[in-house]
Amino acid sequence: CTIDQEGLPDTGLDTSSWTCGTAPAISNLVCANDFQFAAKNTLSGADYAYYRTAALDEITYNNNMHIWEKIRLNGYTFADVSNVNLKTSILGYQFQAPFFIAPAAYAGKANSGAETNFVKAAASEGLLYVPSISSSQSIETIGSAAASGQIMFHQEYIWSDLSRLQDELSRMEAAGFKAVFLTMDNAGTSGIRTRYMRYGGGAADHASSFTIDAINKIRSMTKLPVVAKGLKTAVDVKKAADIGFPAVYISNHGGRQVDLVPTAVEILLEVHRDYPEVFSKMEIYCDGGVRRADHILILLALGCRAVGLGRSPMYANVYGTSGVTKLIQILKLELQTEMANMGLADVNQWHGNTSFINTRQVELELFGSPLSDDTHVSPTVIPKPLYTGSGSSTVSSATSSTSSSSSLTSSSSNTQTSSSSASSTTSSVSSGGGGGSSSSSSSSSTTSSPSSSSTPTTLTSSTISSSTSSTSTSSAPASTVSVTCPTSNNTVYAGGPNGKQFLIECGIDHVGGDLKSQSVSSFTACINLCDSTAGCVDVSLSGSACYLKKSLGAAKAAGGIQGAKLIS
Ligand SMILES: Cc1cc2nc3c(=O)[nH]c(=O)nc-3n(C[C@H](O)[C@H](O)[C@H](O)COP(=O)(O)O)c2cc1C
Repeated sequence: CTIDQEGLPDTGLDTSSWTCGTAPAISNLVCANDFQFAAKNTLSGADYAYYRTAALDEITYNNNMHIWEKIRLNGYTFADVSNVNLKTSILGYQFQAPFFIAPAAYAGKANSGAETNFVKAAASEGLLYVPSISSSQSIETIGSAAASGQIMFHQEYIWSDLSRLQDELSRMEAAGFKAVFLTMDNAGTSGIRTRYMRYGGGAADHASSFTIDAINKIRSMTKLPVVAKGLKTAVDVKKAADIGFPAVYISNHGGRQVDLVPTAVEILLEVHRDYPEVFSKMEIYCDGGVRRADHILILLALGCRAVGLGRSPMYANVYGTSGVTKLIQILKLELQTEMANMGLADVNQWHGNTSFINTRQVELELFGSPLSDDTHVSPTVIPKPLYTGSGSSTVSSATSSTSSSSSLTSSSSNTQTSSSSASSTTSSVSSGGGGGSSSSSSSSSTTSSPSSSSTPTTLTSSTISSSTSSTSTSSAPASTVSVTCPTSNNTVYAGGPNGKQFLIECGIDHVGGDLKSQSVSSFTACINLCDSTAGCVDVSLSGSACYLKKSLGAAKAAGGIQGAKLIS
């Protein structure tokens, strides 16, 4: 075995005592990338190559791994992060974390427990698992391994043989899977994967017609909600929204299908630029190169509801269920730590909250100019869990007890079990700050029905959407919504008496144009005053002095000012 760095960050892992062909002690492994080294050390050259391979020169694979280096996180100091919440909903079902085990074929190459190991690890950690249709085990074997109440979705390909497709979709329903991820990034066959081709490679028999008619026909073949997986341009995301997919999954298949296609970050930025309205029409899942908590947070902030892990669980499966469980626990702990240190402790407030990330370098490379004058993607569009699902249970309550048994997660179980109160507190304090609105739904159903993903009341008041005029009219009462800087920066508030939409601009003063000023008790009260004052289009709050503006002067950076401008 040659354990070189493989282009991964050097984190000081010492492999000098490892024996080639033998799994090193799992205690050596402390981050997701460590599992890749361990898998390379343990698996045959062919099996490792199968998991690791990508299309052609693997440029997309490498971009997936390295795009993070171009992004900066904006952490804020003045925040209460004593309670961290990772729980969120995916397609209306509650899970303990905003990441999931993505479909990946042939788990049996790493471990005889194959996909069943993922089912068990996902159950104990409260995660979503989505097995591949090209699994080592059958749909029925995987389905029957589920814990009581465990929610799983299943992946499917668009086979050219429609009767095979129908048969598999029916079996997924019968085996209890709750949704289908329909992968549509590989017309005809799989990508050309040079690294694995040296060991043989394989053919697939995918359909070659992916027209909207063909896709709609497949959607009509199952009662389950179908999610379009493998979208890799903003245009396709928009099309998927237009034809009514409840969710889409932005993915370049880990770089395995086509080389030189963009990363999820780049595709999301294009969606922000061209079709921001889709974020409020459907859920978006993403993946590619996710190995750390900060990668997950970046994708959530860009509008993903949940983030998939492809290769990492496959590598961890060398150790069976315990390896996959440890990987999940590592990422949960990283998430809790990063979120607390960044000053935003509820994962539901990260959704679509671009005030915590600076993607300007990527925007400049991609578009030639930034998407907005400040460093944030603008306008911020806060995705919400629109899809309420039909299910009634959540992933097992076994979660907290299982996770608390490990030293890695003892803190996690603490924080999670207390998150219910944490989230509700947070939502009342700053529900304008991102999808925080959804925190109330996720926290309120620690162990019960998600179908109520029943969020909408609080969601609406903090959600921008050109398509959601209804949203603001059904806003929560103003008294339940409040905005603060910097948490709410770049989000939209519509909780005033008339439901007018204001873009929060922390640290921005639009000079001149004064209408009147008045002393107020809070930033929210200042915006509400503007909402109810004829002719007011902007506010600047300085201390308790709320300045209402009748015209929008030039934007000037002004520390200490809490600004908000009328956008509709
Ligand atoms: C070994 C392997 C097999 C995969 N098999 C499938 C599959 O059967 N269906 C599918 O939709 N995606 C498949 N994928 C893609 C993953 O679902 C996911 O999009 C990708 O791996 C994410 O990138 P990452 O590996 O960098 O996390 C596979 C990925 C790998 C690594």
